[in-house]
Amino acid sequence: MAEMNEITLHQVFESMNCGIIVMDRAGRIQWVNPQARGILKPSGRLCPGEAIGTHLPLTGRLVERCLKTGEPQLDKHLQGKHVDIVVHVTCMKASGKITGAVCSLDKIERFEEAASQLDSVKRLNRQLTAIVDNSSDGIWVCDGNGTVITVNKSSERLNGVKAEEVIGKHVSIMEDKGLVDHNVTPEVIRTGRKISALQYIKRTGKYVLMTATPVFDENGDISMVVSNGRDMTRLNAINEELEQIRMKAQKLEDRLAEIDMLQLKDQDIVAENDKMVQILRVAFKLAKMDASNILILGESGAGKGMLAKFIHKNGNRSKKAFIQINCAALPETLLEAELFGYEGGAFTGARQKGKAGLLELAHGGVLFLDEIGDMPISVQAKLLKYLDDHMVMRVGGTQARMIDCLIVAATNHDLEAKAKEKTFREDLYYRLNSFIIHIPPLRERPEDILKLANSFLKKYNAKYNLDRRLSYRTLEFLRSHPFEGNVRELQNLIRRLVVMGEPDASPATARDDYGEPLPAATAPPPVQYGLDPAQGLTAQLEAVEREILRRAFARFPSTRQMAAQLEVSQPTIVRKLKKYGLAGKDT
Ligand SMILES: Nc1ncnc2c1ncn2[C@@H]1O[C@H](COP(=O)(O)OP(=O)(O)OP(=O)(O)O)[C@@H](O)[C@H]1O
Repeated sequence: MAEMNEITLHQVFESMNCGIIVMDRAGRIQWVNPQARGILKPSGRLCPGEAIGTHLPLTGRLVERCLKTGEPQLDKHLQGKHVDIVVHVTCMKASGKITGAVCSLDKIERFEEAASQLDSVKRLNRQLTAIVDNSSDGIWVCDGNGTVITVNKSSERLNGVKAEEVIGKHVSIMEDKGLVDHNVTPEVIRTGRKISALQYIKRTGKYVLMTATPVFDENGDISMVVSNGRDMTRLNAINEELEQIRMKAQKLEDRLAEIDMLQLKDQDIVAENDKMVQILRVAFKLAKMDASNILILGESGAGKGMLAKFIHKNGNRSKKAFIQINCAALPETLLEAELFGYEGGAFTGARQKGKAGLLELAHGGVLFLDEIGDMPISVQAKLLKYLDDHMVMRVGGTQARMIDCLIVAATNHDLEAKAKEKTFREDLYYRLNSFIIHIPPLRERPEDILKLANSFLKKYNAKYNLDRRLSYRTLEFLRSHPFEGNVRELQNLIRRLVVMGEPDASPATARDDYGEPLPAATAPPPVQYGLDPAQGLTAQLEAVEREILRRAFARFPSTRQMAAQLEVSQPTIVRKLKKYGLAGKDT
């Protein structure tokens, strides 16, 4: 205290950072500190000694007002010719009376500098507030003790709280109020680690993924915990929407497949049976995928070759070759030479120039290996090598060539059983069975029989330039008897019926074309004229006429032939067929 008493007012004023001028009751300068002299120097005023007892025009009016009213004049900007300052003028009082004034002043630049710093801080603050407030994620900021400092708008929405409810309170208030099932901030403060957890917000029923991150100060202490909350409810909804879109896309894909299938109807393949339709669908997809090593299984004549052609036709190799070889038809060495080709002089009887193998010829296209179950083991080994590296070396050759062809194989053997009993290479079997298609025999798909019969009828009528129809008897036979043969037998039967005409080519005489002879065709059922004595003559006559027409309709392939048989004109036949609902035949 004693030391303090020794400090004079002089010393205080002279050490101050701003200019100080003391005036008496009349506003005359009594004392000036060096800083005030420095600030006002450019104006040429306040030279040491000169100024005392004079008025300072620049501050004159402010000093006058202050002395008159006793009101302090603060933060006044005064601009002279040579100086630009900010001034505060306050009164000195003694016993309640104004005794003089003190004027503190500073250069405007110092204020401007501070103000501009303040401006940029304010701008930064505004930007940060805008970022935090406009973030779609919820943001909570707590201090190092867990006291809530900031809560943004999204967080208010997510948590169903108002910022003022929680700011200044400890973050545990959320748990205490039962608003959230658990809070990670205290744990972050305890462990100093970033923590993420799924939170259930009871008030809003939302699931929020919270990530709380510690912010450390220069001493390594946690100064803040910034928690980011993402609304998973929305993400879940988006996921569900995505799932629905996926399902829609799947439906569209299925629809496209349906359209593709409709296009298939234009192709020569018959598939009424559900399994067969499914098989075509799969084959179609495989073709579009350019899938190789497809194995088609099925009894002889079930349609394996036809399916292989279908795959070729519907794939992107359709413009390239489709080459077929029956592996059971050639002896071992010949088959090898056929498949892989040979160089000139490779063996006795070999062509001078050598020959390209079927694999080479099928480059870019499809090679169909029919009856692969009968392929000799040595050739199987070579085929396996090709499937592994796609390189083909001609017999007797020294240079392998890269060949790209899609392999489709078929067999009526149980290849798996053959692999087990070592009559077929197991490794080749596994290489070939990437995609297996099993075609059921025709007897297991009776829905296809009549459709196939009609399709073959059309084909052979066109081929032999005939106009045959299947008789009622044949149709009835095919409809009502199990057909033991496969598609090839049915095809042969229809060809025979078309070529030979009926009745000689009836199914009953077609036994050569079947594995087993066909049972005798059933006789057409006795005519039921539907005579009803209770009806009038016209109705009864019409019943008889309808039955005659129905039989003729089943028997003759064209209305012209019906007309000739029944000895009426063709238009009459057409008209009557329409009348009795039998229309549909050519006119
Ligand atoms: N679904 C079908 N639609 C139309 N024609 C078919 C159908 N299935 C088979 N065919 C025809 O039947 C005949 C026999 O079929 P394919 O030669 O494909 O049988 P496969 O199973 O390969 O016989 P194999 O084992 O004796 O070689 C062919 O003329 C084929 O075009």
